[in-house]
Amino acid sequence: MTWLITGGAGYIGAHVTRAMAGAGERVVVLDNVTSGVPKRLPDRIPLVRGSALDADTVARVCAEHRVTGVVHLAAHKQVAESVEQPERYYRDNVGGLATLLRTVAEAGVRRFVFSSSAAVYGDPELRPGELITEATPCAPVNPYGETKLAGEWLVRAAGRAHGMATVCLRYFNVAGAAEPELADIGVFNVIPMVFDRLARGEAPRIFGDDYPTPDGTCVRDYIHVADLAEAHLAAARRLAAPGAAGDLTVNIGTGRGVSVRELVDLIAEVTGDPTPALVEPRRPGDAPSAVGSSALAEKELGWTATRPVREMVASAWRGWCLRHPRAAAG
Ligand SMILES: O=c1ccn([C@@H]2O[C@H](COP(=O)(O)OP(=O)(O)O[C@H]3O[C@H](CO)[C@@H](O)[C@H](O)[C@H]3O)[C@@H](O)[C@H]2O)c(=O)[nH]1
Repeated sequence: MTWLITGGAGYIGAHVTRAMAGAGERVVVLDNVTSGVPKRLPDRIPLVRGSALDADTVARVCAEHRVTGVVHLAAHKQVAESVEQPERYYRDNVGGLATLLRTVAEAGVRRFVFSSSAAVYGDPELRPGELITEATPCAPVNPYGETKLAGEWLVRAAGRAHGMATVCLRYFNVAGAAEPELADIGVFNVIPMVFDRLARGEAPRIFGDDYPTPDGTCVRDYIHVADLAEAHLAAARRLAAPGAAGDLTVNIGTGRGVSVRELVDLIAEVTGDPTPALVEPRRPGDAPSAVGSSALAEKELGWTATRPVREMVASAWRGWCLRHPRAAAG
């Protein structure tokens, strides 16, 4: 197999690319390098600079590299931005995906891994402590989540139409870094947001402590990006197995809930900065709790997350310090 990895120079994409290449898979990366960073990838990995949404580019890469499988990560992924620019999210995350699927099917690709999100579930009604499973109804609460759900439908339908075996991976909250230079450079999620506040000498913020959770703060399922990368490798290997057929949609999480308060305390320990957090009002749109069961991924892919949350925070901090040497010194 040769795997085309779209968005393979991005934060998650570079982890996936390195994990797959490191395990001996043949890969080629297609990335428009707007948020992707080429130097995240070793020189020996072919990187084509271009859009995964452009049919001519995709057809050319598939022919030149004899691509037989696709791991599609290139997408817009910011919830707030999706609320402001829904047309762009639908155009690229759904319309672009349709073009990509048709183009790669015409090129003979019969294996497809799609990067989906726990955002497809929205704010599900769960009993206390109940985990989100793939049987939990999908009801996204923002355009980003909608495009991921529509994307899954499209991937499964295209799979049926073209005899393409597919896997959709629903990521929970991704963080950490396998190497400091691979860390997320965006400040869009809670861990980098807390680092950023501390770096400015400001108190970390906790958005709401009156949720119906054990300590009143929101609970999430934080998954180390290196574990997530291994889930892609497991999905690719399942698809590469002889006779692979049909579609599979699985949660990729840890089954372990961590509250914002616990996370902020852990960050204080890891960074050595004990600045107490400020409790602010709830952030609109936040679900009280989102923790995923990955029992199906374990059963179907033989994959399970292994890295502890402390290692995830510590690795994110090492990446932050690499880019902010004053934080390391402090
Ligand atoms: O300074 C901060 C930043 C965040 N939070 C809270 O931390 C939790 C996690 O927030 P964040 O890191 O922004 O992630 P989510 O809102 O849970 O969404 C992430 O996880 C989803 C999957 O679970 C993905 O779909 C989204 O793209 C991704 O941003 C939430 O309860 C926030 O209210 C704070 O209390 N203080």
